[in-house]
Amino acid sequence: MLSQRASRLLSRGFHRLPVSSRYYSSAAVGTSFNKKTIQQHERQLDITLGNNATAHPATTYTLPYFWLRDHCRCPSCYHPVTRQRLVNTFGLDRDIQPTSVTCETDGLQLVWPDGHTSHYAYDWVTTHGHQQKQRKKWTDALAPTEAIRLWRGGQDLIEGAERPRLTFEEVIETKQGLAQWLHRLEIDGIAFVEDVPTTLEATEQLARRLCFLRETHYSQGMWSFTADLAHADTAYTQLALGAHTDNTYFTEPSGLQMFHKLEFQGQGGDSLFVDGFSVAQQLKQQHPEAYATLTQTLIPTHSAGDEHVLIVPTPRAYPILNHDPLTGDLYQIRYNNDDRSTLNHLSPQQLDQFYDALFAWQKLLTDKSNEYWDPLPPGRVATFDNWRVLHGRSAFTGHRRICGAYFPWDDYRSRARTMRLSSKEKDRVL
Ligand SMILES: C[N+](C)(C)CCCC[C@H](N)C(=O)O
Ligand SMILES: O=C(O)CCC(=O)C(=O)O
Ligand SMILES: [Fe+2]
Repeated sequence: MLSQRASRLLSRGFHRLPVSSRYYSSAAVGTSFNKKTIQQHERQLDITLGNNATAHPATTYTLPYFWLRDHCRCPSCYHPVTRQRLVNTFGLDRDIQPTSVTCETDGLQLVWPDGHTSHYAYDWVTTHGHQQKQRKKWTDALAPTEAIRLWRGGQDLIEGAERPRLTFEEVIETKQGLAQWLHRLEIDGIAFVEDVPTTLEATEQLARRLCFLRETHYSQGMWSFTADLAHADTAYTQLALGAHTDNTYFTEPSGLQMFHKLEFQGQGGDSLFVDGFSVAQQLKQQHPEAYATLTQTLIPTHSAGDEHVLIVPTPRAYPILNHDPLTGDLYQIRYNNDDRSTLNHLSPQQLDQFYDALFAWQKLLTDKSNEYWDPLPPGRVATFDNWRVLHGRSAFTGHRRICGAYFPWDDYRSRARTMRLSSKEKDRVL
């Protein structure tokens, strides 16, 4: 039996697909509406906006007066440079009503009892106004211009017309190169940069072009590792590592991870990548109960190999599949079976349910059709979304050195957004 919450999650959209058109695109800057009607009520007004010429269907937005006053965008209520609220919300009358409401050409104008005048551009109204049928305002407006592309195996990732080769020089020297790289990370969750000089310094230069780095107990900034147990973690051995995400033991796992193989004399040691969102989608379709279980079961994790390290997240445990409570979208996978702590909080029956779900997940995760193996020759740098794409490696012999870095999630996303949103567009999502 599925719990109510689980069935609700299942009946919702799988994640942020599709986002091919931003929901506000129908009301591009300066759109004029030839149909504009207003109905005033006690605590709110209804405004209907439509334009048959541009095929914008007449839509009614409900705008509560207090909310409108609280969201006044004039420079004394909202700092135009810092984009922060200046109006004192708590000094406003909770029962405030406008003394006049007028439809101007470019927006709605309200005059308040104290004479204060507020102007709300129609773009803003259509973007933020309450509709009977609510859209996913927060995430969709911020989403990349193109829907994310789920992939299965390497075939989908091979360079071609859709994914032209990205080089070190292009990414370092040009803004388009950098934008393309960030775009690919947002859309595919993984991107390769070629012709990178095989030094830690050049790799760091490349890394810092993307975003500042995340420090961890492994290093300040860049790390570089071989199979010498310099840190007490299986990454520092020659063992094979199954598909996993890193930092499952952090309250906030790193958003991105970068790998560059600098040295290798030996056999094996290829890199494995799997699109976790694609595998999650397959699991949801094939085993909805398992999907629900992995969404609900809290998994405690730790990093504790090094003498002076005992890291566990706050809260203590998270599900493997994490959904945005506002939208129901899957936004993060936290999965490293090696770093799972003792399961001591589940009843025998819950354990059975969890292990069954885990087996279904692992079966899909290790399905050949979902795996992308890359020898990652020196010069080719892989960067990937550690909240979406799982990585691993085959066992190896000989000497192998990989350098790379972790990056913070919010800051990398911020960088990607500012590369694609103009200042005007930025205002619309706030
Ligand atoms: C990348 N670097 C070699 C520095 C550390 C690897 C850590 C792998 C660890 N078990 C985890 O999931 O985080
Ligand atoms: O050695 C590798 O290729 C990857 C090891 C690993 O999973 C990591 O460093 O996070
Ligand atoms: Fe790892």
